[in-house]
Amino acid sequence: MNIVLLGYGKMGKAIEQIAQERGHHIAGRIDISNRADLDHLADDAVDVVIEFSSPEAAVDNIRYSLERGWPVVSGTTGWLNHRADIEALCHEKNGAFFYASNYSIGVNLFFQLNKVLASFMRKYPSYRVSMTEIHHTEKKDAPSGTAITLAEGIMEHLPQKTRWVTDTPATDNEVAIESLREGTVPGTHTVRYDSDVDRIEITHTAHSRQGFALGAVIAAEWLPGRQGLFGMNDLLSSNEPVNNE
Ligand SMILES: NC(=O)C1=CN([C@@H]2O[C@H](COP(=O)(O)OP(=O)(O)OC[C@H]3O[C@@H](n4cnc5c(N)ncnc54)[C@H](O)[C@@H]3O)[C@@H](O)[C@H]2O)C=CC1
Ligand SMILES: O=C(O)C1=N[C@H](C(=O)O)C[C@H](O)C1
Repeated sequence: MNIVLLGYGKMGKAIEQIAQERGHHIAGRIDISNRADLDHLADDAVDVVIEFSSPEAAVDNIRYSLERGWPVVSGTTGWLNHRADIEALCHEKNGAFFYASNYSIGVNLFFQLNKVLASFMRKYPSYRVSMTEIHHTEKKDAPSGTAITLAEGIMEHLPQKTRWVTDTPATDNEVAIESLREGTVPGTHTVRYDSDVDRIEITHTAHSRQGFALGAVIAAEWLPGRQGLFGMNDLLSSNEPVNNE
């Protein structure tokens, strides 16, 4: 496949390595410095765009790609207040748009575990739920997209929780998210339930960016030929075999 990397920072480079190992051709490495080069790529020279840029750049990047008729896999976080506009454009253009706040297979298993745990805890309101996410100091957005997805999973199963907040103490209706920025941490997410006598805690720790990058390349292999809006649940529940080695 011919892949354009839209955003060529830490994730763009990790994705490039895995995509090449899996036999794909990188048709463009686009960063803030050479963004105009996109205009010189022929429409049919691109099978899929993988977009990992910044919260400020993502909407324009995705819009541009959909307008060119290119399927887009995006992992950029911190722009989802514009998600409805992008989804409407995707439908208008009969395009293909794949989004995940986290492409790691392990995190997507963790999302399921988080929902199961929340459904168990529904009967035990004396447990107070909270979350901590830890990332490297270069991360621009807080809380992480993954933490927001976890909070949404909790709210789906604990009806008394109606919103997530970043200030503490949280009220009985809120899920508190604490964001810490430390060194080069690739991404650690902990969900905990505290009572006066004990604590139940689940944690996902990424050891590197490899899991995120592999998941994004798998999504990029899956998307071309499809039309509409997709996420990791569509990919993981698809009947087609997934080569995640
Ligand atoms: N969904 C997932 O699994 C993951 C998502 N992310 C998200 O991906 C995004 C990127 O993360 P990193 O690569 O670590 O950041 P980074 O800061 O290392 O790289 C971002 C790159 O985007 C470029 N960029 C900025 N404006 C641009 C524009 N207008 N057009 C093209 N490129 C532009 C920057 O020059 C930079 O090189 C962040 O939002 C992060 O939260 C990161 C890891 C996993
Ligand atoms: O910025 C990062 O690095 C990461 N961002 C994503 C997020 O905001 O959830 C995914 C991963 O945790 C790494």
